[in-house]
Amino acid sequence: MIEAHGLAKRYGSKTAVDHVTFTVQPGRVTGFLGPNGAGKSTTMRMIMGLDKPTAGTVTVNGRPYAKLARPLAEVGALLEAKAVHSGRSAFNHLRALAATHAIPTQRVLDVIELTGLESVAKKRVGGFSLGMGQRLGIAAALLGDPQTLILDEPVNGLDPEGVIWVRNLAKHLASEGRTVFLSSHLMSEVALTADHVIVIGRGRILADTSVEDLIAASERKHVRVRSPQAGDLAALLKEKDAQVTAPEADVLEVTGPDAASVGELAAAGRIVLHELTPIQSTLEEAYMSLTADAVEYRSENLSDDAGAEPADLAAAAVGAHLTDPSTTAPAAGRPATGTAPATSSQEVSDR
Ligand SMILES: Nc1ncnc2c1ncn2[C@@H]1O[C@H](COP(=O)(O)OP(=O)(O)OP(=O)(O)O)[C@@H](O)[C@H]1O
Repeated sequence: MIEAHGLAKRYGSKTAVDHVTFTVQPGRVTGFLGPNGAGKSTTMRMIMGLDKPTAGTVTVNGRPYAKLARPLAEVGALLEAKAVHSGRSAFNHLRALAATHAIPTQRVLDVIELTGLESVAKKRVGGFSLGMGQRLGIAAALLGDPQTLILDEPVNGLDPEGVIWVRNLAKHLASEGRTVFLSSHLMSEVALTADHVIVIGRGRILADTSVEDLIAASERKHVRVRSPQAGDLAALLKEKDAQVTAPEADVLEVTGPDAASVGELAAAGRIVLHELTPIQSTLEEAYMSLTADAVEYRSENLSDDAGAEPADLAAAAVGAHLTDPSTTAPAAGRPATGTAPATSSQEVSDR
């Protein structure tokens, strides 16, 4: 178990992590989600004793990292791929690490096999691709057979097969009762891998919830109606206890009844409709709306004309509010029809 209490880190005037409190439980995969610069890596480095907190505490199995008797056997981390001696072979790198903890060579061979590195184990690490470097980093994290795994952006640079492999490995390790804490900036990836998610933005926790609850909350949807008699329709709907807002003079957003019921009510009241659209936002949209104010580096929006729909926006056909409305802007909506299927792992790995 990982426990952080009031954990904070400042670099000069920059607050990277702002007094966060959370628990990462064993037996499940916890996703640590946030945009670039949100504070994920800094938090993970503090867990691993690589950065000193400005305030607060963080423990692994009840102790600060520095107090762990056999750290490699208690917590394994992939923090920065390629943070290895580039002249060494993968095998020698792992064997050197193992020697510091009296881990037998057989375990080195086991993790090489587990991470699919057999064919390149004798090659210099300096020539490794990003994906091979990620696999080597995961092999090193697994070396001590630790109860707790911390993986910073583990699917970065992996090909589709590698992405699925990491996903299954994380789930498998959690099913063995281990604590698995895995960061990503992609909601679609976390939704597929994690049971629980902690969302961070500008160093603060924005949500700490199960993926199941997140998806259930996301399934709330509404109906968009355009009518020259919007006022009359709104009155009829309110009589039926529907929640109605009017974002434009002739447009209503209706929560409660489905599109068919709204249409039938309008017909019964002889009300003309110009549009009747069921709206369901995606999980990714809900996440983007949640972190909208917390994005440090923002790129220009591409216009719809360019046909450029971010792949991860189309990932899960669910979405809505995630947490405390005071910290959350309303989730952007989109028509439920024509929602694209789940993001392919190639798209995930390319991002
Ligand atoms: N050593 C450092 N010195 C100064 N600022 C730093 C340092 N490390 C991180 N930061 C800043 O702290 C903030 C949090 O960075 P961090 O790397 O933890 O974010 P992140 O969520 O891991 O982002 P990414 O997904 O881009 O890796 C950023 O604004 C970053 O620029």
